[in-house]
Amino acid sequence: MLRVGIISNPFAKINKLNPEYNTHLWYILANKGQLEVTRSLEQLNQVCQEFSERNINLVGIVGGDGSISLVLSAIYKAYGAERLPKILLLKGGTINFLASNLGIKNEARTCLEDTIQLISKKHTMKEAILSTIHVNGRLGFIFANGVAASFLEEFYKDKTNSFGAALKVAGYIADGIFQGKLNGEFHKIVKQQKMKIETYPTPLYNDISTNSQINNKYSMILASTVPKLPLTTRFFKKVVMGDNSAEMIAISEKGSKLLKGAIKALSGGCIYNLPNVNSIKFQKANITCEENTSYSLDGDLISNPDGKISIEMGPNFVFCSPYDIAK
Ligand SMILES: Nc1ncnc2c1ncn2[C@@H]1O[C@H](COP(=O)(O)OP(=O)(O)OP(=O)(O)O)[C@@H](O)[C@H]1O
Repeated sequence: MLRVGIISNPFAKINKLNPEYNTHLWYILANKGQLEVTRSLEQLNQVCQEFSERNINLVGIVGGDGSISLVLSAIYKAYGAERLPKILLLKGGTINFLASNLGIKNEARTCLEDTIQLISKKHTMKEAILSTIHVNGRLGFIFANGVAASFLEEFYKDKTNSFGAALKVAGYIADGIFQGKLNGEFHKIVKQQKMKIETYPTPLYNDISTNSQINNKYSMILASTVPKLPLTTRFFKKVVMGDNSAEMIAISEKGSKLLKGAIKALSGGCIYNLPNVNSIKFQKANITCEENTSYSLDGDLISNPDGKISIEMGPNFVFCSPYDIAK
């Protein structure tokens, strides 16, 4: 039997836009489960502990990608690896790339209504297993540093939505096309830095050209257990969902070549054909950076003063949906 618990992030976009949103969810849920609005990480940990003690086995998360990453980390801490609950995504953030990877289009309210209907009729929900990465102690699905972290630093100065992000990317690209003559933003954001990368079980350096082996300057490292990046179709083409491994894409390309590659990849093309791009499937990685040491996990910008990043495989989670799941 499914015992439903829902955790809502009051700071996620959907709740900020409509302070009554959780009341609507509470009405929809009625006596079919428990809804908790957590206002701090401490409360989030307490609620997950309580859910674990009450054997709640389907946890709904209301929020966006950052909320999902934090809630899954708290669930893992409270439940342990062996008896993790199933997860229901109740979409309510700005970008929602995880929901998009699973093909979930409806926002939280509709999705909860459809879920409750299925549960009431004792119908089964669709399921998909996703592996997580454990980055410096936090669970998530997409890691990015270098140019991506610099871009996010800019984006968070006036965070809007996917459209706002796309406009901003377009602005940087336009400046890049005009070789920095529009506003100089491109070169401020798009630069390389030295990084040391170790991947296990297969070293990244095995399959790259001699030229790249001595070049340990990178524009960006990406790692993911899901195929789609925000604003793209399938970007990580080697990802197999739920296979306990992640794909890393290390990009040493710079300037106009990086720009062309990014435009190609963002419009559905393949980034692997660029000479200074290397990709590998891995289960553990250590990255050391010297300059911009911040990184992004699931769209959250994380400051990391010592520059050391450890990526290990986290647990697999079963995601449920009342809709067909993209695989
Ligand atoms: N379940 C939660 N309970 C309390 N605080 C949370 C929870 N989830 C995230 N937060 C905090 O809420 C703030 C906003 O979260 P975040 O930006 O990650 O939201 P999001 O899910 O990505 O949604 P949006 O895209 O609208 O920002 C952050 O400070 C984060 O630490």
